[in-house]
Amino acid sequence: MTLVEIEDLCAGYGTGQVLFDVSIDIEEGEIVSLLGRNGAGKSTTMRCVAGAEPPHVLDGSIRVNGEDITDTKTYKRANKGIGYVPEERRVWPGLTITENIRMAINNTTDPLDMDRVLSYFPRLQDLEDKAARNLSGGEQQMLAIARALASNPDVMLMDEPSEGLAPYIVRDVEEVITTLNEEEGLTIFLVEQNVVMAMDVSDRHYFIDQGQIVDEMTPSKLKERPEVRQKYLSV
Ligand SMILES: Nc1ncnc2c1ncn2[C@@H]1O[C@H](COP(=O)(O)OP(=O)(O)OP(=O)(O)O)[C@@H](O)[C@H]1O
Repeated sequence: MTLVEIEDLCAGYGTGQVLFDVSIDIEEGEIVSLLGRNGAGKSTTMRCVAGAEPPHVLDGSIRVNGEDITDTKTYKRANKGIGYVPEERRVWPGLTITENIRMAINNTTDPLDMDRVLSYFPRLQDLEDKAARNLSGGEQQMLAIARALASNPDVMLMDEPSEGLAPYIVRDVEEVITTLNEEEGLTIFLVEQNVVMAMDVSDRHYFIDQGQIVDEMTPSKLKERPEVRQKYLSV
């Protein structure tokens, strides 16, 4: 079943258009990444689905679980099966790990319970009572993922989860992504600059350039196509 259907999406900010007829399909259980250079429109695409700081949708539609959510209010999207891990993580700095997760649990109609969420994050279990502001970048990223998981989403949107993290922590993030996909059956839509990481975890990639989807392929195809990496990713 197609879980997320972005169809001919045109969107922008103010008077400027950033996305031009973007179409992306994500099947249930897939990990799909959206790759492209700086400013190509990756985060804008994701924000349209998350409803976060929403860009203006000019045309096209977004369906999740068959339901059109293009105009659904941001605060209602968690109850439509959408979990969002924003680029800046945005954990509540003055709240503890448990309190951050509890906020998500209290704000959704069918959440996961605390123990189940924390079972995927052993490092957070040891730090449960620590304020989020005192966590390392990697721990905050894990907390942002845990908080999104708590709302029991069908699809988790992750905007550059590897950004600013040391390579050994990126490996932990990769492992969490893969485990949640395998054990919770979570569908994942990933925006990444780290192509190696995206190739490690994804089933499929879409490429965006100047607001348009220009290609779509599997990681094994991408391995054989260095010119694609060169053209759209500058690696
Ligand atoms: N809030 C905003 N207001 C106005 N323009 C914006 C805003 N956010 C992004 N843009 C513009 O939209 C275009 C696409 O930006 P977007 O953040 O979607 O790209 P991206 O592919 O995610 O790049 P990056 O990896 O640098 O975040 C850019 O030209 C950017 O300057």
